[in-house]
Amino acid sequence: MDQSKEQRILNSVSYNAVKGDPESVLDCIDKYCSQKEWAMNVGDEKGLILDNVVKEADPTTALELGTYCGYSAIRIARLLKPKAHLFSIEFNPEFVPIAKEIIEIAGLSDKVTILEGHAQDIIPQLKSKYDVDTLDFVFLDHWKERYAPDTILLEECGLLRKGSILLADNIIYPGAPEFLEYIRNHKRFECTNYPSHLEYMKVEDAMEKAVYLG
Ligand SMILES: CCCNc1ncnc2c1ncn2[C@@H]1O[C@H](/C=C/CNC(=O)c2cc(-c3ccc(F)cc3)cc(O)c2O)[C@H](C)[C@H]1O
Ligand SMILES: [Mg+2]
Repeated sequence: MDQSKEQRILNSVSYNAVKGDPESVLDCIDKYCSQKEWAMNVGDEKGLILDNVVKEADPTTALELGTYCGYSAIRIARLLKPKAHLFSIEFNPEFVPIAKEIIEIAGLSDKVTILEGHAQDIIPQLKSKYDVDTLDFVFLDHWKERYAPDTILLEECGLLRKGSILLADNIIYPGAPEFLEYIRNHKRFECTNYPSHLEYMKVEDAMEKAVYLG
């Protein structure tokens, strides 16, 4: 059985990246996906926006919806202060071991816990099973039509506090119209749009930041 694209990305990282160096892992993935095979990592351009919002949030507890290969988990975790932690939810069993290995190569396994399953099933367990109080930062990058329902679920589960920062990828392409409609019309969110480009392409895209006002 020939390898998947995600396995080829792991091979490239395993062969080319410097062990324990997150930047070299990110550079390796960006190089591979811009030169060899496109993949839906947030990428280097939108990655800078992600970096800046994570620095602004300076989270103790962060959540990511949609681990995929672990690229954005590495971007986030490399910026976390000591004792801070990132939970990343991924439901495709094929991607979980690949992401774990890539995060291990980056030397960030202690900062990231990948939770395998559907976000809508795991979010309600975060407090009881994973000892989460509230979330300081949430990165949404899973199925786009799940952004809105899972944001509502986060609020309903009491996981958002005054000042919690949400950041959503792909506002323009593939787009998340229901989420945008919901978050911009919901009085308890303060929204900011960050125009950018689709990863590794000249196509317009954008990210949306939403600060929960409590
Ligand atoms: C129902 C379960 C929901 N709950 C879930 N619970 C847990 N994990 C979930 C859930 N739903 C999905 N996931 C996981 O998250 C990941 C999915 C990510 C999805 N991302 C896109 O579709 C996208 C497309 C393009 C794109 C742009 C241009 C193109 F031409 C083509 C594609 C670009 C982008 O930046 C994109 O992020 C991962 C693959 C998938 O297993
Ligand atoms: Mg994305």
